[in-house]
Amino acid sequence: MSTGLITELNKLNSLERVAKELHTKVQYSTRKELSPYVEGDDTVVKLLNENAKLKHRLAIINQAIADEKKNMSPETDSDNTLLIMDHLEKIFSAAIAEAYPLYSKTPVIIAAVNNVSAKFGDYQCNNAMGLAKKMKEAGISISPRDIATEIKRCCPASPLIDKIEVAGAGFVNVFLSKQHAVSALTTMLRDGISPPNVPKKRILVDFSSPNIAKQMHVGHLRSTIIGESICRLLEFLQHDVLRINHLGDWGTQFGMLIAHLEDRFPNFINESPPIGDLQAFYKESKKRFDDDEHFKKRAYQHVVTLQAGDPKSIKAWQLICDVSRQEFQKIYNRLDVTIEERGESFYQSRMLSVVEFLRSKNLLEHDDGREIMWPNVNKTGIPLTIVKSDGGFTYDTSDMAAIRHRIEEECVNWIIYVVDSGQSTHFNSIFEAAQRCGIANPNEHRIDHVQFGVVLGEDGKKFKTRSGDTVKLSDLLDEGMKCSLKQLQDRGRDQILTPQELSDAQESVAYGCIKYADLCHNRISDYVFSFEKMLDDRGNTAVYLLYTYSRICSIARSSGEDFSNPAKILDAFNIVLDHEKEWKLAKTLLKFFDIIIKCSSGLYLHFLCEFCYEVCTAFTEFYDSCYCIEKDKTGKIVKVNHSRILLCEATAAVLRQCFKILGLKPVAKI
Ligand SMILES: NC(=[NH2+])NCCC[C@H](N)C(=O)O
Repeated sequence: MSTGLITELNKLNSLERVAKELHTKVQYSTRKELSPYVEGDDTVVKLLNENAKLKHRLAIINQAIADEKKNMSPETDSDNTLLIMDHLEKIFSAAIAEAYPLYSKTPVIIAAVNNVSAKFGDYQCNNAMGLAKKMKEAGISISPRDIATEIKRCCPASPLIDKIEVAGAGFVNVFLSKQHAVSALTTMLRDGISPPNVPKKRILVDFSSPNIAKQMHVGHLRSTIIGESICRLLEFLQHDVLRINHLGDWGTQFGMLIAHLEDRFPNFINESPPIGDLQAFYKESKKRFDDDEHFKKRAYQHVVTLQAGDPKSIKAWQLICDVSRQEFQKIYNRLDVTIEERGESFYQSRMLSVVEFLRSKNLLEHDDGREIMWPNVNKTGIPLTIVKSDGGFTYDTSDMAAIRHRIEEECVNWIIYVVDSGQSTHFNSIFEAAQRCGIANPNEHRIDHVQFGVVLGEDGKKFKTRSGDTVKLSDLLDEGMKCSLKQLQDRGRDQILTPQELSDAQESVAYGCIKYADLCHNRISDYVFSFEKMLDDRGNTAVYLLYTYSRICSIARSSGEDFSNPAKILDAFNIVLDHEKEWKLAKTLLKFFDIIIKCSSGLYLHFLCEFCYEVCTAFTEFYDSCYCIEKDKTGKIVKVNHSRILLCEATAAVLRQCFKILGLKPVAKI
């Protein structure tokens, strides 16, 4: 990297720090005074603009650095040998280009061989058949087998590959090199598990996002669990991730809540009102709103006073928000979720300006008193309602303001919305509209709606309590804690573990199984919520994984030697992969890096869950047939197989990294 660029980067980094401080100050002051009313405050607006400019410059420099780095490191960047799939794709792409230059653009097809028999190798390139067909169409007749042989001949040498063989009708089978696997595992044990190298992005993940004064329901739970894991995955890949809670804290429902608060607790300004049960409070005010015309009128007036920044209404609004906020935070603490609140209210001033922006571009049309915007020129789909007939804004308006803020002020190049599939029409329209008006550019910004299906009860119907109410999340988590304790007691663990160990295990199992049950299915499908299934210790469940993990930990512990620093052991012993099951476990572990890339490209976490299960199964097979510690009849240790225990430690390290991403807290004793 040129020194000029580095100096520039340092300068920008310090500017970025100043910008951040200013930004925090701005946020703090706007939160205190409330964002809608900073419009007239020149200093704040200036700071905001200055901040946006700095960030924009920083983003450009970062991109330049990333480009330069890419140019400096050759394709065979040593880090990239961690990505077996990627590496093989490059090898075969080069081979096809050399063997058949006319077909050099053919997409390479590589498949991992799923261990039916070792004789088919570990990976397979399946391009020969397709190429033969294409050539035949062009009048050239070569058999797929001959093509496969030619591809094999042209494969550049690689440290990852032991041998390549042509088999059957024209498959090219790749056998991985043991020597390479040993060195990759050794590095993992010595230096820890480092992430595969990918171009870094600034990413905003919009997740959880419950609504004030309403129950946070299982849909929000899914968004919270999936969103948190996506953040963890992207942070592991060293992206710059903003975790945002797009709280529903603004809108007409506040009118009736404030009017009701005023009636029930006239002294709320001086004396904190006892509205701990916001649900009941919400229901009461809704009933009055529906039954009493006079009350309804007052509620509407309060929407206006709130949006105009009347201090008393703001105070009431804040009191109500605080009650919900505390409830949400309790759930986040229990589930170990980190998220920054930036609710719809944050965008009030930006809604005003996005409306102006769209108007100035002539993109708003009058329709029955409303102002609407078609997401595309052909006017297909459903138009967005940008301004209601009473002049108010909608969910569409706040999302247009939010996407603009994210791209233009936060300078992100990837936005991820973790919201249920039911909102896909809304998001498609927002994404299209953002492109149409020039906010988003598909070449620069990646925008994903990470959708997910609904949670079903064991009866296959929408998840509800017996009485048909929405399930309270805190009750659900309590129930999980109860079930997991019962399971541990049934196994007699309460007799063996210390009270602290038991309570750690209880929490690990309870929250782990709830998260894992959600993450281990393809998120698009609906899933059935069942504690019984989640707590099953056979099959692909958190319980099975956690038990296997603790079994792995116990091996080193019972060897009587200290394996806490594997690097030290590696100075004296090598990893050996002679036994078929040792080799299989090693190859499974090395798939980790490819899996991480696969998960992050489509934002699917079930691949990582399936991988954990595959690791645990491969481990169990290995452990069933390979002694790690040999004892004599009296139980005295006669031999410790250091290589195998190192393999156990590598397995534990890989699982730990996966668990971290999936939000499971492993315990050494369970
Ligand atoms: N930018 C967004 N619209 N994020 C999702 C918000 C979800 C919304 N509060 C709901 O509960 O349905």
